[in-house]
Amino acid sequence: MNTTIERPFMQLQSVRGGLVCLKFAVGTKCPVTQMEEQQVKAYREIERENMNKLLLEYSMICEQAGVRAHILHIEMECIEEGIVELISQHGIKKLVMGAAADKQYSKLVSYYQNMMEPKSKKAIYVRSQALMSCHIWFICRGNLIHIREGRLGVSVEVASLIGRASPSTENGKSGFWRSRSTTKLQNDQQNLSTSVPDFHRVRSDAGGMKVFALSPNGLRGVTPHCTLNIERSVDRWGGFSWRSPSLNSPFSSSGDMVFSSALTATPRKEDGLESHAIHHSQDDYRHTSPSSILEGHMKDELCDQLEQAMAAAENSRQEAFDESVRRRKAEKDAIDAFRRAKTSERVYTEELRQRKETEEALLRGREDLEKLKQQVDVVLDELRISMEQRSSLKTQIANSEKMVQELEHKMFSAVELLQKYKKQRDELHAERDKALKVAEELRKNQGEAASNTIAPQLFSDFSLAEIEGATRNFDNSLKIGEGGYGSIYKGLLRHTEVAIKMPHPNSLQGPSEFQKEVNILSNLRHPNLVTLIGACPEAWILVYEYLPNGSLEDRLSCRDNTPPLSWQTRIKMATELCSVLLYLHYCSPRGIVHGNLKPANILLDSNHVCKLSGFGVYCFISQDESSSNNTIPCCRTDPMGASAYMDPEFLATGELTAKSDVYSFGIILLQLLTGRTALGLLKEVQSALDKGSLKNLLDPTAGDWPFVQAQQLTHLAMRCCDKNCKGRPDLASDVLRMLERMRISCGGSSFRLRSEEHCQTPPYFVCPIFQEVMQDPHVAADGFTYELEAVRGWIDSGHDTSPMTNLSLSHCNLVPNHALRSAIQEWLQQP
Ligand SMILES: Nc1ncnc2c1ncn2[C@@H]1O[C@H](COP(=O)(O)OP(=O)(O)OP(=O)(O)O)[C@@H](O)[C@H]1O
Repeated sequence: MNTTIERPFMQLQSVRGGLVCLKFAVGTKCPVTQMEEQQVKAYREIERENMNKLLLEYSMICEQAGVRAHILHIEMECIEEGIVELISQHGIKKLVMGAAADKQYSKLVSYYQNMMEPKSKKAIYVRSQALMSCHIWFICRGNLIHIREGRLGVSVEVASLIGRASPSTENGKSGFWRSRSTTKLQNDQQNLSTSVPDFHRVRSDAGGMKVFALSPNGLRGVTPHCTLNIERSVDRWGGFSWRSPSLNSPFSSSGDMVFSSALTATPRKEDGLESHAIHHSQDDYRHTSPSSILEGHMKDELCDQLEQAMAAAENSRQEAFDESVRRRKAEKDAIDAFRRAKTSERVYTEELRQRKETEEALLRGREDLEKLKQQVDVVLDELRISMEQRSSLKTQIANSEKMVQELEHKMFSAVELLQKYKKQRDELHAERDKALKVAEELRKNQGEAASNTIAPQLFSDFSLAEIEGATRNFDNSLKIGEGGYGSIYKGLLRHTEVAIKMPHPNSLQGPSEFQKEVNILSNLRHPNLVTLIGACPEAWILVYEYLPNGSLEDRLSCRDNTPPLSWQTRIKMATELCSVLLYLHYCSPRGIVHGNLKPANILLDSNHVCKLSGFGVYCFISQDESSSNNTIPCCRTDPMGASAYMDPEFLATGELTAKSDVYSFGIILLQLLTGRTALGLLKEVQSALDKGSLKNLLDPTAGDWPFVQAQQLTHLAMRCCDKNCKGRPDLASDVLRMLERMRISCGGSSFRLRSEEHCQTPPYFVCPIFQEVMQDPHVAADGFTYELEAVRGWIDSGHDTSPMTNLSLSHCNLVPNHALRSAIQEWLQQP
């Protein structure tokens, strides 16, 4: 079964003694591997159906012939084994089967006219293997050629009973074989009819098997010629070739089956079929007895009836066959339709898939197109913007070209003007040179005149005798101070109180310091600069104006039990000191760095106006330096010993700058605020600021410091003491401005008078707050007249009391004192 499709075979079997066995093998073998499983199944189903139909037809034939038949079927690999198995299983006692293929028999019929032995291998096999209880008749083309006796013990030599069938009819039907009993056979009929009933021949083209079905009841008396023809048409289906059964006519040339009475066949011609064997039999009948003839006639009648019944059955079968053919055709059409449907379904599925792919591709294409559209829109926008920019640029270019032309025109005009100006400049240069020459001559003349007239007025040379006389020969009781340069004596020189500075006897610096002091102080005049009245060159003695309040150092330490300086006076002193430093730094033609700023060199007049002295180590600032914020060192000099007032950068580099004075000024400010010595003061203040204990550090002897101002002043001082000179504030823009504001707020004035002027001023011209001549006098609620700026600052700083009476002011209105103002103006205009 693995390699071939087994052809079905059929059996008609009667039970209980007599047996009719019809075996049928169909078709050719075909490898299963060449067929699909579905095809195999379909083939089998169709084959089984056909087999059942055929068996049913046989059964009907048997039925009509009065033979009771039962259908059994078996499927096995080998036909002959199947037959033997059936014989064994069902105890078949009688069997008719083919002995050789029709083809073989046809070819050898001339030689085997009297063939007595089975030629078919299946027949031989069955003969040898079947149970011996089974009696077997072997036939070939309607001829009984051999009998294997069973237990019946009947062995009949059967001659060829019938002759040749007629040739094929025009509708393809083959001739049929009609069995006839020979005379001998006739003689043996009685014996045979009891043991071997009528037989039918069944033939298969492909299988070459012929099996005679034997009626268990015998068919004696039954008209022979009951034929059944099954034609198999070969059709190709699914690579397998087979022939479907057909029931066209009782006889066919191939695959036909003849069901006839074996021993009682009558010599008649039916359906165009004839056989010489029949005539031969008729001849034989002539030699029979009358009773036999009568019996034969009865049988013929029965046969006719049987034939009629068979014809009716044949028609039914024909109709069934036609129906089967139509059904087959319909099935085939259905299968074809199914295949076409399958094919169409596959094509449809494929087309669906392709359509889906196409739609997806189309969708992607649309998306790409959409993106492209967006990109195109973006590009178009950019292009539009670019076009607009291009247009704008074109306009700008046009305007620029126009401007260029105008500028070129202007440039040409300017060039012409420049040439004109150059010419004028050259002319002016020439005139300037002439003027300079004249000025030089005039200067020379003026210098000579000045040396003869002005110098004695500003700077006096004193003889040593005069100096000794003024100091009573340097009387120690007149000595008022001691410095690095020498001793300072108070003296009366030419009816004027003076301070005489006598250098140390062995001082090496004496001559140079003497010359420096003379050079500076003889050419400078400032209210806060000590006045050098004269000098005694022969003894390097310097004569200064006498300042009765000594130095700031003495006053801060309250030397000789002098009263402490008030915080207002200290702010005023800081302002004055800042002012004179600025004066020095911005001196023309070259600025001056004091270089030795300390409280000992700050002298105080009778009104505690600061007078800066001690110019022994000053130096000049170069012009470049003065114009670049005084940060470039003006000179290099060796520091003469470390001092708390000295700029650490100067100590490190030896470069003295204006910022060095700012550092020293910062230390002095801290001393004014705290009243403490300079050494370590910077750290102390910084620590107090960090701790927030500045208040405790302020000098309490100065009075009640306005803490906000004191704090501001402290921070200002700390900035002045920055280690990095670039971090120190500018005196003009930062320090002096703040100090001036503080001075005003605490009752000072920026309008300063020299002390001598102050002394000669009518007291009612002097502002009680500023202690200076008023410029814009105003009357306050207490009835006193003040400088407007001073009293406004007083009130704005939160005071609501009179600066003079300390009583409360009824109001803050200020009334201009026009009469006093006019008087002051008149007084000031006096020569
Ligand atoms: N014109 C003056 N009027 C009153 N006292 C003065 C005068 N000049 C100096 N003195 C007193 O003399 C002291 C020493 O003066 P000064 O510091 O100028 O001397 P010095 O020798 O120049 O010192 P140094 O060179 O260290 O500055 C001063 O502290 C001051 O008390």
